[in-house]
Amino acid sequence: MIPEKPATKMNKNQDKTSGLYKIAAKIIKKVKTGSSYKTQLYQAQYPNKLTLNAVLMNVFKWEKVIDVLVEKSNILEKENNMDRDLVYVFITEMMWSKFGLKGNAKNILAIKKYKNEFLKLMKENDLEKLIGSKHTKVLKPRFFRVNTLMTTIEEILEKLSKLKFNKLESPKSYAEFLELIKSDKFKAKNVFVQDVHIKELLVFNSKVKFYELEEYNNGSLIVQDKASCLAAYLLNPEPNSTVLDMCAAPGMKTSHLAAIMQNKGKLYAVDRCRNRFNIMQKMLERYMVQNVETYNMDALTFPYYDDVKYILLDPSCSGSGIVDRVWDGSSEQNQNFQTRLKKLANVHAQLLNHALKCYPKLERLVYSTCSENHEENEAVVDEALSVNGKFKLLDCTKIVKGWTNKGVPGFDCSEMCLNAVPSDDCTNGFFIAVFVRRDLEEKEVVKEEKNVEDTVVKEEENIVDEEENIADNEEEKLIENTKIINKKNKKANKSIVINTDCNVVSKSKNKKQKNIEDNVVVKEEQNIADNEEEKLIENTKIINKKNKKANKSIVINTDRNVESKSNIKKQKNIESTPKVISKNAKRRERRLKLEQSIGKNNQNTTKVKKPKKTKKLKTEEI
Ligand SMILES: C[S@@+](CC[C@H](N)C(=O)[O-])C[C@H]1O[C@@H](n2cnc3c(N)ncnc32)[C@H](O)[C@@H]1O
Repeated sequence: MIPEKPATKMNKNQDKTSGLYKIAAKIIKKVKTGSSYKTQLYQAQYPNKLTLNAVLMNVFKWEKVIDVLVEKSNILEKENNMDRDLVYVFITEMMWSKFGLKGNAKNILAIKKYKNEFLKLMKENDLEKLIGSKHTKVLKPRFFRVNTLMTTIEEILEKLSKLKFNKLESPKSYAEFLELIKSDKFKAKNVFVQDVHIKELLVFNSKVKFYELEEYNNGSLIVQDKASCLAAYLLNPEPNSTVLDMCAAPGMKTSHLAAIMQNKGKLYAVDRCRNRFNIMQKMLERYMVQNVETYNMDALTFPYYDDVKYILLDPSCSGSGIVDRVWDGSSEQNQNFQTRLKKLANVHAQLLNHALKCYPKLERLVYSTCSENHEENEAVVDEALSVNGKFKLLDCTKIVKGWTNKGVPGFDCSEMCLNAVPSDDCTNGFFIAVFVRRDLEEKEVVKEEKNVEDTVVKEEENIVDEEENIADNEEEKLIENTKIINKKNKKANKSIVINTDCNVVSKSKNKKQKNIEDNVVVKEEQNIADNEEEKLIENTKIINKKNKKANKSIVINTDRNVESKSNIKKQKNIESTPKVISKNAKRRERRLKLEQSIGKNNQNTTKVKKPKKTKKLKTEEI
């Protein structure tokens, strides 16, 4: 082992680097004791969040390998007084970062002495095979949902054809569809295929440069994971019916529901988180959803029961099914994670029971999560069924023809539920159960049959006719957009902060916020890990493109997350109207509270005017 030559002087950069390592180690420690990764990342006193995230992601990726290296080399005992988490960061940087472990501090030099030994251990023990998470090998195509409220499938197909996209022949069955999207044929540039179940869903490989598509930028094509689309697809509300989306923000599934309803009937979209609610309003407007009434309140106190026939319940969950999600540091065996799961499952059960009990005309309810944990899924469904005898489950996999992944075995509901498994279904991990009122059995069977028929007709059509949300994974897009907004806001001297519970929190500029803003806004340094580099380039391209096009700045205020200066007039359309709870509704609300002893509503109850059809907001305004 040849120790590297110590530098004689510490320069500014080295100080900065070791600062980065220390901050990364501090975050790892906090996350291990239950803090949220995202919160820690965005609160960290390190300006370049991308670099910090890349360093941490790398530690997470190699964690299992480092466990072995640390144990076999006995490094912690030999180098006493060295912090374990810092050692993990050092080892990751030294072994796997593009730029190596920088600096000449005593502890850094001590770690550098182990490089050869680690390389040897890696080779001897074939440690590379330990890397990655359960989702490492997942192929994730890009699903674009054609927003049929703004365009038609035919128009989009024609446009794609003009852009030299090559539509592959649609397979006859789901098995063949999966085979196709996993095949080499699907890896070619600019190929896509129409989904075998959801006709408005187009599937591209992950290389597609979606931000170059005008239709993506104007809201006609919406990035939405297939699993997420299945929720609205399975609820399948009729046009002119009354539908309640209980946990609606940021509104991906709401907009899909509106499309299925052809903008006819009534669609209540409720969410208790103010900031997500604000985003949803803008999103729904952008997607030209016109039959929606949005309410910023707790769904447990939503007062309009009478006509609701369909309910979508898609509550905040652990998100364990999301491929590529930011690591929350909670391994599934971890005590904190288990406690969190229990809490989430209780909230889910409360919402589900409320929905099944309190809506007299409810006929069909879809319960969905992007979790892979049975505690939040099958267990909640079993419990709800046991206390709501008027409802039973529909067999999801009969409706989504050819789908093989059902609920995890061991629960009464297992056979009737749908699980989306990333490695099999090429989607995020997702869970869906469809409840129907028992006395509607006959009607539902007819409806189910019609669905199956539709699929068969579509398959036939596909043979003759040659013809893909940000987060659930539209949240991804939201975060991307937030980064863009953050950057733009830097210019406009305003801030927007990402946090865990509500994803996006906006505040007008003050000193503290300015600090956070400086932290969030990302400098384009060269020292970023490969995966982040690509994202950054993508974002930069979008920003450049949009700046060129729009030539305007974004203003954020506390009440209304984002306003484009030149769009202030238009924004008046989204103004909030006064409280809409009537006396009766209030009485009903109080009664309900008493009856069910359900937590209090401390949220604003705001009914929002229906968006005007002609008004469109730009992507960066969301
Ligand atoms: C998984 S997200 C919903 C995603 C949304 N369905 C979509 O497709 O865009 C869960 C949402 O539920 C909201 N939420 C959680 N508990 C709620 C409650 N009791 N009442 C209303 N909203 C709630 C959260 O604020 C969050 O926005």
